[in-house]
Amino acid sequence: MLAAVGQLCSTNNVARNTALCVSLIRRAAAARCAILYLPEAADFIADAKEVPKLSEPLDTSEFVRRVRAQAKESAMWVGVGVHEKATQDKCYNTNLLISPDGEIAEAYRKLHLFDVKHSGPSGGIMMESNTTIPGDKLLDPVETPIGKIGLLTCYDLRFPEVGLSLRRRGAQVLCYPSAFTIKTGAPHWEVLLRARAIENQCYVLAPAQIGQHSPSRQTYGHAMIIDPWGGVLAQASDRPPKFPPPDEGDEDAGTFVMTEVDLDWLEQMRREMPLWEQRREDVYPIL
Ligand SMILES: O=C(O)CNC(=O)[C@H](CS)NC(=O)CCC(=O)C(=O)O
Repeated sequence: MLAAVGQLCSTNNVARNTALCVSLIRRAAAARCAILYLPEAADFIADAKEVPKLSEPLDTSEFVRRVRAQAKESAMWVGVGVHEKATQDKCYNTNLLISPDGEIAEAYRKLHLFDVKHSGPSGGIMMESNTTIPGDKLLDPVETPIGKIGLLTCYDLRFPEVGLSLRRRGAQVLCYPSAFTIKTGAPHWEVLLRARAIENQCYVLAPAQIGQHSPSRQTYGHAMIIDPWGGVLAQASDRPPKFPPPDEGDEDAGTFVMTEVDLDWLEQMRREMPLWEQRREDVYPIL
């Protein structure tokens, strides 16, 4: 079974981002992938003040409708991060897993919001909670042809507890659709992804936003797929597309990378190194 992760540079033009995601789904299906995971905020990346007017509830979002329709037409699983309207001025940061019949199998609302204050010359303030309400639950992993997928998002990657909890609930694959900053991505992105794969003995799908989204927003890219032994099996180009994107002919600006998923190998690895049987519940709490 082939799994793919997407990489693109979403802007505040939702129609453009929709066409890009639909094109990526078609191309991944043509490559015979069983699933394509698209990044966090694939519907748009915009300044905080634009977020309320661009966010939509899942059932009226044209972006979600088109992605679901293409998943169905391509008969492929699709994961994608969107802004789900919650109130007049706030949204949830939602990771959708869509089944090949176009239905939303699961919708996970990001638990940990990216509120940070970096000091120093390349510093800056990011306050996701200005626009976003955190979710309040972890979901059971979803059974798919590439294994049971546990849903998380971006900054959740820094909290090993949620990965461990999903592994305990049966996850064989962890997904982290992301939009990492360049400052944190360079030192932390790959290290954290590989650590989560190794400690949980899971495949890790890490779709990513890349490049210049607006004059004030830039992301790190480096979408990748990690195997349960910690190896980087696939990694997307680190060359960001041009900003601003051209008015036309931009549908192929996104990219994806794919790899084979081998669940027999994963289960063998877990038998040979039975971490979950060796935990010391008598000494520390078990997640
Ligand atoms: O909603 C949007 O506009 C897109 N969402 C994001 O960019 C989110 C919230 S601001 N980014 C992260 O969580 C980065 C985490 C990160 O970079 C780290 O953990 O170091």
